[in-house]
Amino acid sequence: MLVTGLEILKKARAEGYGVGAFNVNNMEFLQAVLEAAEEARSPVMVALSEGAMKYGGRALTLLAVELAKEARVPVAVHLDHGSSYESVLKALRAGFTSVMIDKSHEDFATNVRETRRVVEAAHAVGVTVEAELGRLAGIEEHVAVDEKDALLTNPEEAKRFMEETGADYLAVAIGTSHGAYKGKGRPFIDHPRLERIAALVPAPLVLHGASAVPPELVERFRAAGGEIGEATGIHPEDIKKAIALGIAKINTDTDLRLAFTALIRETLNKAPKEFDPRKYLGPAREAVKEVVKSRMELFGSVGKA
Ligand SMILES: O=C(COP(=O)(O)O)N(O)CCCOP(=O)(O)O
Ligand SMILES: [Zn+2]
Repeated sequence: MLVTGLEILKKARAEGYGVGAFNVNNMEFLQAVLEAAEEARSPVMVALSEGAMKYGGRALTLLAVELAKEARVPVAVHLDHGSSYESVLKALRAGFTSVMIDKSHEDFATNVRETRRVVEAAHAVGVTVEAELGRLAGIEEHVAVDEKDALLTNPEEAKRFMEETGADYLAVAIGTSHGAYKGKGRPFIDHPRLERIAALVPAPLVLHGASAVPPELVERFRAAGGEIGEATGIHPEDIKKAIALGIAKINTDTDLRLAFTALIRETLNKAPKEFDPRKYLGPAREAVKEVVKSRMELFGSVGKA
């Protein structure tokens, strides 16, 4: 069933588990995410970035909202990294039930003003809002405190930000970053900072840039002919610890992309004569579904629907 992001995330934070927000860019990703959620009896957030909305258009947004309505588990359809008020309005018009306004690159006052404006519009139509404070950036552990403060989310600022904006959940910067390289070795995650934020902010907290980039998946991608430089993700234990400290929404995109692409390469390498898309998109879809299921296991959302 189609529900708001807050309906899913409030329960998750209260009960101490995480819910995956999985980025989808086509029908196969959407099917994989929803099938995994139903088989795992897990709530789920289907996330579309502005790039996904541009790439898939109504074929994707309509499908996401309609399939979410028919799903046998709670599903929120979420705009990921909305960059403007206008972009959020498009997602609201498409029937999304959760929207992110990302003004984390602006100064505090501008972020508050712009986020507040989106909150008023979204709440007027029963949709809940994710905002962001702090800059996503991989941080080496020995980095000076003032440099971390300039980038990572400041706990006291986060409290004020949520009170002044009325946002429903908050994306925090604690050392993660988007993409397949998140820092040397085991990327540093500032759990003490997260603990201080969670003590001041009762709202569900969000972790972007949370893909694990598993070495076995990276190797499979390379073995199938993919080229990727140094690749490191967030350690599963660091995700579990973050969930225990108040993270309720965990974004995963890179792991899904790696799995999908590795399987397409593998299938085409094995069958150079193949030109039926179902023969290579199908196995790729299955690979994404397995990644989604393993992430739900890690987050503790299995059986929580
Ligand atoms: O937090 C994440 C993904 O984190 P990950 O890279 O660790 O999977 N996201 O918000 C995904 C952002 C995807 O944007 P685009 O479609 O423009 O490439
Ligand atoms: Zn993100």
